Amino acid sequence: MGVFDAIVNPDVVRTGKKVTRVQNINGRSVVLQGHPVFDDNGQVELVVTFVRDITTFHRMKEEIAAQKSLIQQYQRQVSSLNPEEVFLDEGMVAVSRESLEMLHQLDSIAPTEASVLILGETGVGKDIVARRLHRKSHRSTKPFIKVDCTTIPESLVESELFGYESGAFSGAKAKGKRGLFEDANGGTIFLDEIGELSPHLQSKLLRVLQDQEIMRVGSTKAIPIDVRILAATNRDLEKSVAEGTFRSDLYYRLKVVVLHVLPLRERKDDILSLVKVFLHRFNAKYGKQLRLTGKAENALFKYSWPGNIRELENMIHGLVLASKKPLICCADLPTEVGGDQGCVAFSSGDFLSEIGSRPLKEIMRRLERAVIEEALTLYGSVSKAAEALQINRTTIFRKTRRNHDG
Ligand SMILES: Nc1ncnc2c1ncn2[C@@H]1O[C@H](COP(=O)(O)OP(=O)(O)OP(=O)(O)O)[C@@H](O)[C@H]1O
Repeated sequence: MGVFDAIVNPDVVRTGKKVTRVQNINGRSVVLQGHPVFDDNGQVELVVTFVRDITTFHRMKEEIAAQKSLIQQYQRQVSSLNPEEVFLDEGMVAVSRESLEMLHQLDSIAPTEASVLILGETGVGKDIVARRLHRKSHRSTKPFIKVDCTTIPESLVESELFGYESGAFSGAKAKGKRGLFEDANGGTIFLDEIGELSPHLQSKLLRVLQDQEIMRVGSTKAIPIDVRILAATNRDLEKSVAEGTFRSDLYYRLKVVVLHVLPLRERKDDILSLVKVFLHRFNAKYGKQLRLTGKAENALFKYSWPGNIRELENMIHGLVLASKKPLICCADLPTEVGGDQGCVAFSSGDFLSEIGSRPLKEIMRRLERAVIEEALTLYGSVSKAAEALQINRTTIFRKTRRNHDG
């Protein structure tokens, strides 16, 4: 078979314990395991060494891991080609089971008159959901008015929402002005960032909801209005109610129906379809034909997208604008998305073209991390990977920036 350069006997004699070593001989992996045999005085008298050829076992393990990752990749590709894929009129993508469930709920409440409170982190698509609620309602031919409660200055919100009479305040138009509620009459008003509304406006809004009428600033005449209210926030309104910054009566009026729009990291099966849609959109806009490598797609799939769909859309926009070549690979992605995700193909020969031009030190850091990640996958635990790579567990945690309990 060849020459053994890893010997276990001296260590077995010295420690009196079983010693295991892995060694490569002529391209084959061999495990040497030395067992002590003791004499009557408890001294090591003999060492029995077992030699096991684990090459085939290793190869099979590697092959299974490669096949597994290929299958996952294909599954993702197939699901993004699924004929059930929904490209809705609003340009809304809903492919994952979670999104389809939300869509089902959305479409069933849209034709009702219920107020809807849309909850979700920033950039998840609350605006797009509100527009669909309106479009699928009986009010779809009437106006849809969006009010961003954070962009109108506090002093103007009231007159913007409810309008004003002539001479209501200095700077007011002589003829007075209709407010947004009047503009939306017969249709839908969408109050975005409702959690930011001042206590004064919260009570005014509550009155509108209860009485179905508004009063312009500077007037005592009530104007009946018929609007459906949709509201959205990325705040925890329940907490705001508990803290006393949001009126509980208004909260309960608004949350007749609550729609939770999940963050992208909780509906990952939407990611690649969204990527496809955005690539198509920006390619068309800039007359380009950019594509992503499979590994780059993998990195996008793995990333947690704290800024949700807006972050993904802006990133693809930036890539299409900046890229001078038709194929986008991991190296082109922002570091937080692709760079630190072990997005390195060190075994497939295209490592350098994948990682692009970078300082050797950084390349080595990424390579090292990728090797450790691969070992973790291959051996299934930090301890086993540490043993195989002959480094200690702390080094693994440090180099992969994992938690000690992870
Ligand atoms: N399901 C989706 N399919 C395709 N594009 C989407 C989808 N959801 C959101 N987007 C796009 O993502 C971007 C952000 O969406 P949107 O403005 O609706 O988020 P939001 O939750 O209202 O954000 P914010 O909390 O900051 O107001 C928009 O450009 C929107 O078109």
